[in-house]
Amino acid sequence: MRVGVITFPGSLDDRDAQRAVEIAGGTPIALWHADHDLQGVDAVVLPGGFSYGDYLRCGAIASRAPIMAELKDAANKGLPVLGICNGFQMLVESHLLPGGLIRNAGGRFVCRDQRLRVENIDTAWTNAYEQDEEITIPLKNGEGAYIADDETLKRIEGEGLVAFRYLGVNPNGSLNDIAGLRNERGNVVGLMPHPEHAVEPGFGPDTPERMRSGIDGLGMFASVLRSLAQA
Ligand SMILES: NC(=O)CC[C@H](N)C(=O)O
Repeated sequence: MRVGVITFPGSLDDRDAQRAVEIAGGTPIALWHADHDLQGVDAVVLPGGFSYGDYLRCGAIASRAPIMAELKDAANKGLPVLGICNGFQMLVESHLLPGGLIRNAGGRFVCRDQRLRVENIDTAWTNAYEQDEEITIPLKNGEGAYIADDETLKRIEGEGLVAFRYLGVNPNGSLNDIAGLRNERGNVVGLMPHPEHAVEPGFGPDTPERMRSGIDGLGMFASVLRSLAQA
């Protein structure tokens, strides 16, 4: 399966996302923001980083990059898309996911190992997890506070669109401890923490109680390969 990873000026985690795809058993394809070509990939990852220097709002300019026109079209037709951190910011700025992301409540960049609960496994990117599974993966961002108006928040909760929720600590003041969302169809998922940094034993955060030290993020990349194989 060919999984595209789009690089923007200022992307940081595109190489790690490609590596995560490879470790999960997929073929990573490097895509470029200024192209109008998704090269026929089976899925796309929007990686973390500081696209366009985080000017205006994180992800705001990237959401208007040339390749995003094709990506929005393809996502609306069912292409699996995962947005990680800056990629999640691009997804909300593109209106592929509802709500918005603003400065962390404390006003500071936060970097920590973060516990999460997988709230919805009915998506292309979470089906390899157990329902309500607890995972620990790195978090590192400055604009991670999830916001939405009351009506949108009610709809998100009512329709089960929360994919991940913060456990233990809410690191940024996100409403309802929301760490990540899915769209109605389940092909588009975005989250602030970074699964691509927790795919190799010994490198991700330690979770010795479950004997899976450091690879809690791998399930997202395994999920998309599994759902593509079943499609
Ligand atoms: N790790 C990231 O992708 C960071 C995203 C964005 N630049 C922020 O600080 O919020």
